[in-house]
Amino acid sequence: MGSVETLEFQAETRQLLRLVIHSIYSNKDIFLRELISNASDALDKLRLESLIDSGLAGIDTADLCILLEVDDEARTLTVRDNGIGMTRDDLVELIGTIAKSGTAGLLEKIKESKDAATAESLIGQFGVGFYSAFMVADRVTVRTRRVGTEDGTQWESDGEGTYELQAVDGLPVGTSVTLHLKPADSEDGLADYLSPAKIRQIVKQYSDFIRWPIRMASERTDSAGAGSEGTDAQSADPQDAAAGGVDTLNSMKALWARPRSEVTQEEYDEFYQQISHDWLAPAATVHMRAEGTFEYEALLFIPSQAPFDLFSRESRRSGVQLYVKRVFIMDDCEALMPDYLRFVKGVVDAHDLSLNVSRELLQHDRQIHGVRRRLVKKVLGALKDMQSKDAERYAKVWDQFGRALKEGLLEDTDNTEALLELVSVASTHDPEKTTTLRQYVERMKDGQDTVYYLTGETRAMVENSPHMEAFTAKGYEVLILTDPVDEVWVDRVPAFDGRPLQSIAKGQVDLDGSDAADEEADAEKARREEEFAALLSWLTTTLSGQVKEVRLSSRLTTSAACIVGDAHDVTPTLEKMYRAMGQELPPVRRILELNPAHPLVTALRTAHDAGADDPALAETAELVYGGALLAEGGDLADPARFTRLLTERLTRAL
Ligand SMILES: Nc1ncnc2c1ncn2[C@@H]1O[C@H](COP(=O)(O)OP(=O)(O)OP(=O)(O)O)[C@@H](O)[C@H]1O
Repeated sequence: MGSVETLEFQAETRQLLRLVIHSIYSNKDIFLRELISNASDALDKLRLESLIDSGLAGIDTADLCILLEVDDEARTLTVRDNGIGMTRDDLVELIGTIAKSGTAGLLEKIKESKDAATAESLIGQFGVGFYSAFMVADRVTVRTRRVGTEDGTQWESDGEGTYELQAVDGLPVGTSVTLHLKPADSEDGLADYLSPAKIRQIVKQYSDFIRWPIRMASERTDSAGAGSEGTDAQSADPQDAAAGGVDTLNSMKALWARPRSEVTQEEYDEFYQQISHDWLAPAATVHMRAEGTFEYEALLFIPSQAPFDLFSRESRRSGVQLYVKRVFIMDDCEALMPDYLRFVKGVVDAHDLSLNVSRELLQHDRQIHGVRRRLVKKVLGALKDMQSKDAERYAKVWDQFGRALKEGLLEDTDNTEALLELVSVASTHDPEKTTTLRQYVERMKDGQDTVYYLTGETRAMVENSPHMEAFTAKGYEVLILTDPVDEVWVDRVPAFDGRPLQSIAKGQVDLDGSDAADEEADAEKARREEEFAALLSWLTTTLSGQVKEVRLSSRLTTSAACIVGDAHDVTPTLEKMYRAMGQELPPVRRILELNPAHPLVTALRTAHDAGADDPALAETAELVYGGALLAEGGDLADPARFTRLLTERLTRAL
């Protein structure tokens, strides 16, 4: 053995370890699932290397397996694999540090969480992986040798601040993780992890579908003695009988390859939990088999809860694994799922691909494009299905993944219609419940052919916006869009089911229609236009620095004025977003609309008729414009000046 080197855990790792050791996590059993899953990944990697890398072609992969060893006297449980192994540097990099982005923020949230359940669900999202060993062990020893190297390394730690590294000779290729178990403590959820019965139960529950045999020395002492659960009928390893008392604990069935009718929902859920490390059941399952020229099976899941880093730029990863004829090829296969569906987890097993296939090749493969198109349709179909059959569940899923799906409206024009059917938004129809566009259309008034919406920062701001007045007065429903991404997709999507989408803060609105019965109204309108023409043209000139036009409004009932955009103008929220992102935009000059029935507006006209050169009149114009800007949540260019003008007016009026 070489000399001992002591290293410190990275600060974030230390924090995570402290949380894992000293808190809360009630389901301690999952440590074994995590270690077995790491071992299984290591076996996958070795097999793949042996198949594609001639340098390792001689490696014997005939008996890749995971071995669980119990030592009652030493009170240790060891998870051993003969997989790819790690070098010393791998150990430092992979076990000593956490590379996930957003870790610091999440740790902060966990620390601040008020109750154990919240903290637990946050940790659950995080996936504690290897560190979960410290939930059940007060010391962990890893011994490992990377395939193709001669040097073995031992890593040891009590999970506190540091770990020790030491070179070790004569290790076999692969990794063993030895847990020096804490005493069993049922109050703390610590079972007796030396008990073969307990180990079998955990493996069956969490790791049954692992594709490699998970073996344990049989505890059969005589033909019918204690531990006869060792005769588990599920045992699938033919070597069992001959191996002199070694049992295979898992069934190793590739779930996706079995016919749907033979798989229970429970099996699907467990499989999902294994591949995702989630502890909740998935919200939906898609299992399909494609036959014909390009055969594949796919088993996909829509989770119930979004991962904490769903919107983190750095950790955008697809959740789909690619297999070729049962051989694991890669995680995060982005060629199989578009970015906006990155939350979908699962497995695609393609029969006719080369094991050597690279990400590059996949990105350009025509057949893979076809698979992806089909999978997207299936996933969107599953969501639609959930929406119609289980609205409550769908609402939760939309709450978690709606924002990601809305990204699809920008990225995936092939599926615009399907995505629009899924959109759920707030509306003036119901203060609590959201609506779909389909439901909106079904409620549209006779003669209404447009879907009206208004974007803004909050529901209250949108509801109280002056633009809403005529719509409220006339009983038209308006969609309330407050998610920043809404600003973007509504611009890209011209219509839903043939009905144009229109912002009530843009362009002209004509809620009165133009039927013959309204001829009178039209005449009235023309008369007003005439009456106000001089005022409007004077205002347009006076406010030309701020607006491009001043006109009469048909959308106001109680406010004096509001600001609207032209049909293709950038909205103020979007303008703010662009500027916040550092993008230069030419100043957007919008349109000031006046309510001709409002006393302020009529008084303004009278004053203007009496003499347009009174400087006080220009100040009034400025105040009217500023007030309209504030009402829609906009920012004044010169708030101090606005306040001064207003104060002067108030003082004079008192
Ligand atoms: N038995 C093992 N053999 C080889 N490498 C391993 C083994 N266990 C862990 N590793 C390496 O250490 C890394 C970190 O493991 P850890 O369990 O903390 O996270 P993970 O498996 O990457 O993530 P997660 O558990 O969330 O899926 C692994 O990605 C792997 O590269």
